[in-house]
Amino acid sequence: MTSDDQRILILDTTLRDGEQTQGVSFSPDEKVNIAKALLELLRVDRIEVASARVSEGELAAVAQIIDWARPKGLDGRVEVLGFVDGGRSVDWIRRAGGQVINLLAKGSEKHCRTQLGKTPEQHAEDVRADITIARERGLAVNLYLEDWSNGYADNPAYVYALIEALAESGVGHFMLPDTLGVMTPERVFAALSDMIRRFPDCRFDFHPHNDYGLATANVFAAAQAGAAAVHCTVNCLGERAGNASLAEVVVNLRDQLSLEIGIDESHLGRVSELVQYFSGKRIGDNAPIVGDDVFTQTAGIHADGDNKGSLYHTKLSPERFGRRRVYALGKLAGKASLAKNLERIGITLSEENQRKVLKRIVELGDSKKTITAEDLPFIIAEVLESKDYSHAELIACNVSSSYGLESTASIKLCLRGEHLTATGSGNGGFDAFNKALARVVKTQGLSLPALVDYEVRIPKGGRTDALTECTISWADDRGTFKTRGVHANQVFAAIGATMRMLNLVIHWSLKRQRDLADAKAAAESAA
Ligand SMILES: CC(C)C(=O)C(=O)O
Repeated sequence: MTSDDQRILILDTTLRDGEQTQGVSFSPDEKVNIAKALLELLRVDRIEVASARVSEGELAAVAQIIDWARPKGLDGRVEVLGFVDGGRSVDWIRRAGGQVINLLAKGSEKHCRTQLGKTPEQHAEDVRADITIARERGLAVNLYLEDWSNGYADNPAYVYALIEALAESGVGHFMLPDTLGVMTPERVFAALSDMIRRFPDCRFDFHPHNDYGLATANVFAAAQAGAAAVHCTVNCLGERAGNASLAEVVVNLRDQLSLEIGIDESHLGRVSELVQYFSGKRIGDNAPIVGDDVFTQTAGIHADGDNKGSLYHTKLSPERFGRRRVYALGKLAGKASLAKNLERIGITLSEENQRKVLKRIVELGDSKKTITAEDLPFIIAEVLESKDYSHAELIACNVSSSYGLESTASIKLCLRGEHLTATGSGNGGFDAFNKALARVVKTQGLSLPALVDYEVRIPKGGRTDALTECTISWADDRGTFKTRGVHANQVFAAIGATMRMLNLVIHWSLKRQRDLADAKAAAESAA
């Protein structure tokens, strides 16, 4: 027995069911990149990558995935949904080099009679014929029983008879979809336990849908009942309300059921981002595990409890997923939230000054301002009137954005007392500004962090004369951090965020120099 026979497997169907999300269509290259991330980074056991006979582009995508997977011995993990169509799906999958067909049979008598217009016996015969063709052409066959949840509820005898008829053809792997997402965990557990008891030689997968928001809970119940594999998608993509979220499934199987699964959870966030990017579907900030805010404690009382004994920590530590815990700054922040943020950016303040800064944070929060941890030094500087964070000031700039021509920028900066000018050209006004800025800072021996994300928001209501808020994420050897800028003009909002970044970078570099000098002096006096 291999370890894959003993442990529950995960089938990710982002590239098949996920592509049935309204408005989502992956290009062949995007599919290949997602397939690589799923199999290599996350180490998902099986992936379903397409529906057969969809298009030539889809054929090319499957072929490219298989070409990449074969030398690595991963091609047996790449599966394709096929139809009962007299072998045409089988041919299509063989042309792409695929090895596994997930053949779509009808799991409810209603679908069989109403959609196909066949008797159960005729349908079983047709499926058997396609199984034979697939086998002759060297494909491994798994069988989906579409609409199984309703079929089992309405007439379980139909389901049993179909499985018996198909098992006679030597198929032992059935995939049971809750096609319309109507099941509850109790019903999944009871139905799947019954199927497993009745057909002890068969393996059963459970395929959920999230119409009632129960997809993850249903997967949980399927795992408890002894499913051989459970299906899910990255970011809960899928037909209608989607499938079960891969990230949620992983943590529940691992933490709540103590099941052994092979997924490398440290990459869940990265792969979620990749899929957001390629699908164009952003996830909510509060999506469990992968949402932006899910490791952020907002209430001051939570920060206080964590300070006194990690009272608000659970097994879901952000570090498991390559993230870190954040304490939000806003009108609900308390002394402990401020202390946690000060500790993170390495600033010490007297009690009195902490009180003043907190008062200002609450005022800003009250006026609906978003405050990031990286805004904190500027708030401190403003409240305490310190010059600690004003190393660089933009004196003047002229930015031109052009269509069909390169955009240009001329800038004049005061950098630690020195007036400097530079010009730059680039792909858009902000890019041109950055090129000019990079030139100036280079003359001062500084380098700028990489820009990794850029978000622009206007207040709801769609006014074109409204202020724009630009939040930029940067990355350097300290990790990632965000800065914000606000201006009526989007480019100047971005420039505002960039100037904040520059001031922080200079501050950190000066602090590093001071720390090194102090350490050297301490070492010399000890010697
Ligand atoms: C196409 C089938 C397998 C499906 O996704 C479902 O029934 O939910």
